[in-house]
Amino acid sequence: MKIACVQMDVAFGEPEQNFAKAEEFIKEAAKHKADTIVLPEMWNTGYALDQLGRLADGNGERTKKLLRRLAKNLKVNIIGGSVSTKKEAGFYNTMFVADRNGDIAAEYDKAHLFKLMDEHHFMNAGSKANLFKLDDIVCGGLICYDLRFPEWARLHTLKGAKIMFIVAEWPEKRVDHWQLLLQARAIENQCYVVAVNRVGSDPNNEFNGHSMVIAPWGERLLSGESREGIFYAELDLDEVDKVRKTIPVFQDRRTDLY
Ligand SMILES: O=C(O)CCC(=O)C(=O)O
Repeated sequence: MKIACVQMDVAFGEPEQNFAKAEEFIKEAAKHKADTIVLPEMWNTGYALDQLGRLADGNGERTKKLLRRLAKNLKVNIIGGSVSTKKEAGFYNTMFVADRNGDIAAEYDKAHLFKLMDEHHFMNAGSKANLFKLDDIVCGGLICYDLRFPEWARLHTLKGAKIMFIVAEWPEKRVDHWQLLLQARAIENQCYVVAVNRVGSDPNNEFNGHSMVIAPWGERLLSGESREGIFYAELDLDEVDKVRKTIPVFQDRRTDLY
């Protein structure tokens, strides 16, 4: 599976600009024959939390329409990063996934809200896991701060996920945590980790990308750059089974102890 990580800058509180840019990036990645294209967190509005009443996508309709159209026309899978949505109970940080048929394969509301960025004052937390299939491969999807909760990733790999997609607006000042935690999640879960972070800045933070793709044995297949652009990596899904056979962590878990 060829992955395209769309490491985009997000215009703060400017959904029109961001929708147009995301569409261009998706089209460009499709031209490069990507199978699965991944956007960052909250790419429609950024963390313009006090403007969500005006800016958040009503039930995600605009986002779903865009992702479905592009996925179907270009025959690609799209992990739609996440967008701010307005649903009946309030605002959410929501990931939509569209598959090559143009169907919505997943809708996930971020489960762990990030207090350091006041997210909990404005958003509601989701309470469902995020498992979906792309090209017959079981995948999981997490959003930013979710990465700090190993049990949450583990729950997804215990249910069969071989690729964990993690989308973020992870600030530059903690990018060392980002890199280490991503590598740990890949090694401990013996799965691919595909992680996309934004670049640029908002009124409170600088973001320097460092999107990463990590193999189940822990090798960094993609790492590092801090410029805006699309970065590609190839996944060989047989690697997941090979690594899980070599060190059978999933069989050796002491479920009688924990
Ligand atoms: O955990 C972190 O350091 C960053 C989390 C974050 O920025 C977010 O969840 O939006």
